[in-house]
Amino acid sequence: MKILSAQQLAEADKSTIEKQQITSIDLMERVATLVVERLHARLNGAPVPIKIFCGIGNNGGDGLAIARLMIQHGYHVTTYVTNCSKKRSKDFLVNYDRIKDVTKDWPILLSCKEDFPEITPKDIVIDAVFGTGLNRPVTGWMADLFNYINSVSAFTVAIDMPSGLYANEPHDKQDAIVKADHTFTFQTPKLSFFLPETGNQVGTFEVLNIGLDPEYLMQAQPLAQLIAREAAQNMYRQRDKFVHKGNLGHVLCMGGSHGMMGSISLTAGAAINAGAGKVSAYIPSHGNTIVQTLCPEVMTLSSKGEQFITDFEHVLKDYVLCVGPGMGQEEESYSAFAKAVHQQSSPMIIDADAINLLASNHDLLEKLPKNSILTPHDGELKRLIGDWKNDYERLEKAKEFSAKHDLILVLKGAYTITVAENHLYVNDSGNPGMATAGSGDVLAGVIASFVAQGYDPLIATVFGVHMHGASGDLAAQTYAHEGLKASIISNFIGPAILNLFRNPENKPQNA
Ligand SMILES: NC(=O)C1=CN([C@@H]2O[C@H](COP(=O)(O)OP(=O)(O)OC[C@H]3O[C@@H](n4cnc5c(N)ncnc54)[C@H](O)[C@@H]3O)[C@@H](O)[C@H]2O)[C@@H](O)CC1
Ligand SMILES: Nc1ncnc2c1ncn2[C@@H]1O[C@H](COP(=O)(O)OP(=O)(O)O)[C@@H](O)[C@H]1O
Ligand SMILES: [K+]
Repeated sequence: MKILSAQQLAEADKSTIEKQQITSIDLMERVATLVVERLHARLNGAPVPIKIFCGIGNNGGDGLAIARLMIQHGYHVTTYVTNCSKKRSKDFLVNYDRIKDVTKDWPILLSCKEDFPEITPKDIVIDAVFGTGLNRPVTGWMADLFNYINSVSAFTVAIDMPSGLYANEPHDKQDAIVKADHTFTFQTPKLSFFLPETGNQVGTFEVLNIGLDPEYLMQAQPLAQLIAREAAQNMYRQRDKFVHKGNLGHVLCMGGSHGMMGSISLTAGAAINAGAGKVSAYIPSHGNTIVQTLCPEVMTLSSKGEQFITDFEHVLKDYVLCVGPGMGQEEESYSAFAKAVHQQSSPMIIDADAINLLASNHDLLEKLPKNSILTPHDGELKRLIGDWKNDYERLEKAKEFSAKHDLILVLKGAYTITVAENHLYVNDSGNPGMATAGSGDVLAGVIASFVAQGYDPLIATVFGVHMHGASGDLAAQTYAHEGLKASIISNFIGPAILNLFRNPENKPQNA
């Protein structure tokens, strides 16, 4: 699914109105009808007090139309209008007038802090103050209103976006933004939903297809692609009937050091679990028994160094190198890594300590085979591309780095983002249970496994990231977030592949 900018969505609205020969007020009614259908399905006529806060633009217009339809369904609705300016939008005014048809209670105008109504935790708050039209930070009593809404633990539903949030622009830390429990967003999700500084304001979200012009949507260059289940299904490659292990690639996992042998064992185990034909581990010699005991399917090759890797001889013929987990940053390990890089001409997967080593040696960066994949967490990323002022600068710097060095970057976290030159792929699987030591080691092994099996490096990465998250989601249904650990995520890769085709999607986004 494409993630479009606020500007593109406004153009899509315009194009829809022209091509479908409808008015903007028809589109607003379509939006409100879809939202009310969803709300009604969940509330089922419950006599809960619903407080709808409307702005004076089209987001407010949506809010007024929702209020009217909810009143018609018999709900207890009180409607408020944040009367911050005289510049009310045309469609706001039409819906301001239409609400008269269903109630004698005219919307209550709010103009200062003293006008705020009491909100209790038993209320449902619907936030329709600002949507994609927000163009400056919210200040004064309006900011107070958002902070007040946030201070009461009433269930809060945002219309299109939590008010105060920009769709695709950075925020200042002190900006007032409504914190929603659930967001109904229209046509495409917004980039800010997926970024660490703002994503928490959105709660769970649903994308409602409001039927915007398909031609416009098709040709629009997205800010990013959201990789959900359907995209992953299309990337999956079924095995040939007469396949043998020799066709399914050989992953060589290089890493491990004294006290960190679990790391490279997890990587190698995950490469096996994700389907590579053969997996070997290049490790310090004292780790031999550990790796072979933990992963009987994995062959080992030992470096001369006992405690850490000290050398790298031309050990195998054709392999996909996955290097870094648990490797440490000893000078000799660095030389061995450099030697391994010089011997490789096909894309490799670089994680953890190997990324740290690269960050301090940019010459080696230039030697990496094109389309190699780096999987940094934010600490490693900072060493690689320098610090950033906000989430958007992080993405811009990552794009620049990827384009300059012909590398694929995986920015790990909630909603891991794969960066390939100017393109961003936002992953929608995974959960907070995956914030556990070693889950990144598993990810590196999964991606390497798909590269070895012949997936194009970018597809192996995007698909690998998705399946890693999907394994965590499936495992969490049995183990909860707290009980998840890296080896369990790894063991759920097979079940997650089965699940990709078996069960309908039932996980709410951002849950
Ligand atoms: N009419 C249509 O065709 C459709 C409109 N839609 C809704 O329209 C929204 C966008 O509507 P608008 O473009 O009118 O924008 P908004 O309703 O988000 O807000 C725009 C108004 O707020 C003012 N404003 C912006 N930042 C402010 C600030 N910080 N403090 C005070 N005032 C501020 C602007 O000057 C303008 O008057 C979408 O998010 C969606 O909810 C959807 O219903 C889709 C269809
Ligand atoms: N809150 C979260 N939601 C979803 N995925 C997460 C979350 N926190 C961490 N993860 C995932 O877990 C993995 C953690 O990797 P990393 O930080 O390298 O761990 P380690 O170094 O211990 O292996 C990444 O794939 C990341 O996307
Ligand atoms: K809103």
